[in-house]
Amino acid sequence: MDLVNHLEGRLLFAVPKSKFPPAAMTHQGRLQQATLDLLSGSDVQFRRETRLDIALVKNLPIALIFLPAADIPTFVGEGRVDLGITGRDQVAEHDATLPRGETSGVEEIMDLGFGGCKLQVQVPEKGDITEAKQLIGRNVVTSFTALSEAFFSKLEGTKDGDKPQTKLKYVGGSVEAACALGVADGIVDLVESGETMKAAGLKAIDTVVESTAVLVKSRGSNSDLLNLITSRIRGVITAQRFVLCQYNIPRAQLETASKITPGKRAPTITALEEENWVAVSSMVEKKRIATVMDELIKVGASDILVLNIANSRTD
Ligand SMILES: Nc1ncnc2c1ncn2[C@@H]1O[C@H](COP(=O)(O)OP(=O)(O)OP(=O)(O)O)[C@@H](O)[C@H]1O
Ligand SMILES: O=P(O)(O)OC[C@H]1O[C@H](OP(=O)(O)OP(=O)(O)O)[C@H](O)[C@@H]1O
Ligand SMILES: [Mg+2]
Repeated sequence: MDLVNHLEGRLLFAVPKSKFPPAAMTHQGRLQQATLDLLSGSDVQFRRETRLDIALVKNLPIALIFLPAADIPTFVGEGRVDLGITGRDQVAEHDATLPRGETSGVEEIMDLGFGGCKLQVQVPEKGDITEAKQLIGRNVVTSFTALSEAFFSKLEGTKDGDKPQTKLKYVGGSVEAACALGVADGIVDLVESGETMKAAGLKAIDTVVESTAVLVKSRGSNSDLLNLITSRIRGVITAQRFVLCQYNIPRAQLETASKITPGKRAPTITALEEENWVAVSSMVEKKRIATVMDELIKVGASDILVLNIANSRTD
């Protein structure tokens, strides 16, 4: 089947594609895997034929286009695809390449919470460089040349539009090898756990940007289907971020407890058979739940239950 001829009338959605085959994925393809989980939670059903970068969605007029994360802002920005998922760092890099005054064609719809990392300036651990300033005029290797250029221009105080003295060279991957190979005095590369940096004998001395994965749309793209898919994705992301916290509390303590669990809009309060007691149910951010439970106990709550949310629609 010639898939390209079946794209007509479909919403085009760019999904990050891993350089590695699924069998080789350990921590590789993290953006692709998290995106596929998100699509499955949003009931976007498709089958991707091996080696094909286009997949037609069976139950919605959508086509998924698998593209490298770094290329997605270009396709979205030029309006070739309507929606996309990529790193905020990639969007920032794309925007930094635009001529001054030109508005980006890429519009962020929402933060997706996964793919967290920092783009950092790194130098050999054992060397004498401890500040980014010491790299001025020297060789720096990166996959993010536009963001690095902006970073060093600012550091050097160069006039608007002028190139920095720092010599920036582009490489597409394995950036961390550049110092050991003598190609660079420093690099600008992504750090998450810091393992790659440590293994390469490097240390971070500054941060260019922090990033997480984002859902983006082409400026001007708008349709009921785009809003529907956005709302489904938001529901899944909210469900992943929150848990439902239920507890019983004496009515006299309700006001204090409600401050601890204000919920997304407001907590749900139900009367209990036992006089002067109420049951409260409220959404709480997962990362805060342990502290919230500690505080609830302190103000007299009992029977605290925490439930996972399979899906949600709160907007
Ligand atoms: N180690 C990491 N931890 C978290 N997020 C990362 C990490 N490396 C990259 N990212 C995020 O993923 C985006 C894409 O990175 P990259 O192009 O390396 O794809 P990937 O998801 O790592 O897939 P692969 O390397 O398998 O092709 C980056 O721009 C960044 O936003
Ligand atoms: O701090 P860490 O947890 O070690 O993660 C950082 C590493 O992850 C990314 O590379 P990736 O493994 O995706 O390989 P790639 O450069 O081939 O994309 C990134 O470019 C760093 O090298
Ligand atoms: Mg990678």
